[in-house]
Amino acid sequence: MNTEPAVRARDLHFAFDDTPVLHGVDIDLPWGAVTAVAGPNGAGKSTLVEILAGVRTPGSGSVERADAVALVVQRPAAPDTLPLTVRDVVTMGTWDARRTRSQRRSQVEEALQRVDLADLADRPFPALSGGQRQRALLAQGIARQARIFLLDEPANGLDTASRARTRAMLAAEAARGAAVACVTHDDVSIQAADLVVRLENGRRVL
Ligand SMILES: Nc1ncnc2c1ncn2[C@@H]1O[C@H](COP(=O)(O)OP(=O)(O)OP(=O)(O)O)[C@@H](O)[C@H]1O
Repeated sequence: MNTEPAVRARDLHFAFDDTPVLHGVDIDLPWGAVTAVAGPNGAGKSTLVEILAGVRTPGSGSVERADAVALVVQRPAAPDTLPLTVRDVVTMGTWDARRTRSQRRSQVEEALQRVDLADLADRPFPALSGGQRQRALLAQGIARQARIFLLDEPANGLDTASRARTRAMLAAEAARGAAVACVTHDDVSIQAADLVVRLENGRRVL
């Protein structure tokens, strides 16, 4: 087992204009574990995860990532007219030069099965529920062979069953050795996580 963390962030500071949001946050995400990122609204959880994913640059501090990151955002925007199927969205994860067409195809089908969306593969992506979209993006990351999964779960809008499914899938990816972090407001998800990080007012309190 690799004892170096998948993601190591130190002394992260971030502000939106003049509003400070993170004040010196340290975090390690280990391989093979689900880390829940908890805390009240506005604590800075989404901002932290975006910085860990590399889609936001911290004002100061460092982030080291040992592998490719799949970021599953709160509400993937998808115009109703977007002519993309679920399979297309997952296939985008394979758009690098290193794979043959048949490798691509089998990786996409495997990823769809791992998130339990094989039956919906030909549906238009915008027709999916929030939880299904989340799983489609997770499958895109699986197809991309990302080993680090960062999820920003919405505070509301996902039902209990949908949360439970996502939770089971994240646990399965962690059991395969991936590093997983999930922003969550859900007590069941927090209790089910291997590790819990808690932010309050931009500082780690746990
Ligand atoms: N684009 C933005 N411009 C200005 N301020 C922002 C922006 N996005 C977030 N903020 C502010 O930064 C702070 C942290 O926001 P963030 O979304 O990281 O918190 P959070 O813990 O994820 O909250 P929630 O649980 O409600 O999703 C909040 O005070 C928020 O209002």
